[in-house]
Amino acid sequence: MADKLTDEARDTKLGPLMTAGWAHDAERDALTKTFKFADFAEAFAFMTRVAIVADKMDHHPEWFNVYNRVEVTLTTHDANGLSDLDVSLATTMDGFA
Ligand SMILES: C[C@H](O)[C@H](O)[C@H]1CNC2=NC(N)=NC(=O)C2=N1
Repeated sequence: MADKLTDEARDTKLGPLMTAGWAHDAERDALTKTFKFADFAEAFAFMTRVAIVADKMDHHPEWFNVYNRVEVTLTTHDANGLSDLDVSLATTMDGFA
């Protein structure tokens, strides 16, 4: 099971994600970001690519899609907050977007 991020890890790992447009939902201890694409096909292609990686990681996003918009929430349910898996999946998503 993934461990919740320590304060030290948060200091180093969350900063770059905030710069990349992620926000921290303190109530849920989650990362959130809204991705926008040209159209539905591109949004769904992004989700498909992410889904394959997420399933291999056994770490799954909470997300909501309407047309060209994908709203993402990342948190580790087993840890009741953020873990390295969320940082890794967020970075993967940014790479695909
Ligand atoms: C049994 C299975 O490994 C767990 O339920 C996995 C699946 N995907 C998961 N995804 C996320 N985001 N958090 C988890 O704790 C989690 N746990």
